[in-house]
Amino acid sequence: MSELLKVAVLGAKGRMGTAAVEALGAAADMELVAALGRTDSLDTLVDAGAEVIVDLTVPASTEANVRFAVEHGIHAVVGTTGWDAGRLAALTALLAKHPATGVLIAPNFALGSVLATHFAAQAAKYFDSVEIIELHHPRKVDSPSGTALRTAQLISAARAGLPAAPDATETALDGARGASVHGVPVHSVRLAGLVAHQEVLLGSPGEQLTIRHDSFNHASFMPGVLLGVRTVGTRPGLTVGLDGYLDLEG
Ligand SMILES: NC(=O)C1=CN([C@@H]2O[C@H](COP(=O)(O)OP(=O)(O)OC[C@H]3O[C@@H](n4cnc5c(N)ncnc54)[C@H](OP(=O)(O)O)[C@@H]3O)[C@@H](O)[C@H]2O)C=CC1
Ligand SMILES: O=C(O)C1=N[C@H](C(=O)O)C[C@H](O)C1
Repeated sequence: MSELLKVAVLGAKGRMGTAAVEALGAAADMELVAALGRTDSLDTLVDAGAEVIVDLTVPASTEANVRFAVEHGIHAVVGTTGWDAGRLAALTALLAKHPATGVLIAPNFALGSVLATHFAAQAAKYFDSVEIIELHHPRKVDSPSGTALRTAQLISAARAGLPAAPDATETALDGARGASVHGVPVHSVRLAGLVAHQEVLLGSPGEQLTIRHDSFNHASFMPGVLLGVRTVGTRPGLTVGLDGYLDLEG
């Protein structure tokens, strides 16, 4: 029998962590060797012989967690939000000193969401206007969502060199036009009963394309978590977006 992949979950008692502990524990090719909460020492990861961590914590702790993993030669699959350009640059520099170690920063593990973002970026250059509406449960601490930030970034790159979207607004209440993320308006809704949802609205005279994805529960994220854990050790360096592990052009 081949060796099981030793995996640890950080943020194990959270909404995502609870689902990940269950999914990883049920995977026949993996062994869950540690499930850490806020007060547990990261040294547990080394003691348990973890080969891959799955970070599902909070923006305030994820950078230190990943740094610890990389410095100990442990691969990291990261779902936690908060990875801005500065953090990614620092992580890239750290990984250059640990060239055998892989890190996946995945703004969204749901395969449908990854595809929706990819399709939106493909479509964006064919429309005059693009705006993003992301809708989440009201316990979410960050806004806009990591998925919306990533989607806006990819849309903006795809529209480089094109005219700005038409917008005659002269006066607006703060927030009425959303947040401008790389020039793309992003509107955040927090509503009881929701889980994780996003719409990208693309408009041109006489037509509209809406690309919408819905996660109805946390099971939606688990196939992506498992794919990340199985792949990260074969992809040294930094990968941003689960699309980096998919064959989307084929
Ligand atoms: N990439 C993706 O597909 C998805 C990403 N997310 C993101 O994942 C993150 C977690 O989301 P969610 O599960 O909903 O949040 P929760 O608040 O439910 O869970 C976060 C957990 O992390 C724990 N925690 C805080 N600090 C640490 C630490 N230093 N070490 C270990 N654990 C810690 C918290 O413990 P305590 O309760 O004691 O504070 C809590 O149990 C968010 O950034 C969210 O945006 C969410 C869903 C999907
Ligand atoms: O906090 C959440 O719930 C989610 N967070 C991620 C994000 O900010 O994009 C992924 C998903 O939207 C759920």
